[in-house]
Amino acid sequence: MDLTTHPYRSVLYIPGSKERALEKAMTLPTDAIIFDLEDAVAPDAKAEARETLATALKEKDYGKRAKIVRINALTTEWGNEDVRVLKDAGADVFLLPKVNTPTDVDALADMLAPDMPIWVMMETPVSVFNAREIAAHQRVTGLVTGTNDLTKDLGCRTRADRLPLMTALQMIVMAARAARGVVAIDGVYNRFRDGDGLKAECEQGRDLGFDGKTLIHPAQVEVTNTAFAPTQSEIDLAQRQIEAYEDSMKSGQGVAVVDGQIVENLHVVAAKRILAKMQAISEMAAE
Ligand SMILES: CC(C)(COP(=O)(O)OP(=O)(O)OC[C@H]1O[C@@H](n2cnc3c(N)ncnc32)[C@H](O)[C@@H]1OP(=O)(O)O)[C@@H](O)C(=O)NCCC(=O)NCCSC(=O)C[C@H](O)C(=O)O
Ligand SMILES: [Mg+2]
Repeated sequence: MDLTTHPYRSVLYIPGSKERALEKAMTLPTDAIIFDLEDAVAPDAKAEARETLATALKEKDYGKRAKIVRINALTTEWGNEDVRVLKDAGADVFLLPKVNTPTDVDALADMLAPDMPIWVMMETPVSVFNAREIAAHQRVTGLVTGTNDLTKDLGCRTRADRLPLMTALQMIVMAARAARGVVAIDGVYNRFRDGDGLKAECEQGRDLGFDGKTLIHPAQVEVTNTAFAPTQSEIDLAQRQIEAYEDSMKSGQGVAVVDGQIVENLHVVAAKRILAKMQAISEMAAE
């Protein structure tokens, strides 16, 4: 699996302890799965969940869905054993929660195979201040926003417009983009039966620049996949911009005009990115 071109519109958490959900995930149109051993699993169930998950990863076929394992923090009594049991079970990525500094990432990197990508939960105020250094860590390929923990630590209110979280959300996207090639995933929407609220929050996250959103329930997948995919009119415009720019270059001009708007090389870069994303989504859908 080429994780660098993989789409990450929908990234569904599944508690590692829930056999039925581990089974159901094989049929859901989600781009990636986070198999969770951390907050979705009660302390008394952690040891069993670890074994259940290891067996599921070895025996079940999750197709093209990226398989991300969220372990417990290495500072907890469970983290080290999570890594020992899961590190060769077939995960594509390890996700480390409660990270504060790049040094926290070093500790996990030392325990994994050198080619195992690491994603990081951005969910403490300290992690947001250190976002740039964390995203620049050579083993980090993804940042996942933990809006629930951030809200708890900030002591802020939960608002539909997410104003209290806006600085953190933007710093996470900026850190991922500054590091180049690092995926940025938005936090979860807790009211999982509220489709309209989810749609609005997906569109906000997309407009901020996130690649996709973390989810907690299968009912959230389709809305999210739609919101984070390019629309047909964006695809059409991208194709026309590329063609117009190529024509203008042939006639010795550095710019073109499409739909009354200027098209320069940088717009062509953005247009090609839209087409590449659509291609990746089509390949994902072709099982
Ligand atoms: C939220 C839930 C507890 C709701 O569960 P339930 O009441 O069982 O839902 P349904 O009866 O509507 O389920 C319908 C079917 O869907 C399956 N299902 C449910 N959830 C999932 C799932 N996440 N993945 C796959 N399949 C799922 C059920 O098994 C039913 O199947 P079937 O029997 O065939 O009909 C529950 O959805 C849930 O536990 N969600 C995950 C919660 C979770 O992972 N939380 C931790 C991550 S959030 C977080 O920590 C973010 C971050 O760290 C932060 O700080 O913000
Ligand atoms: Mg959290």
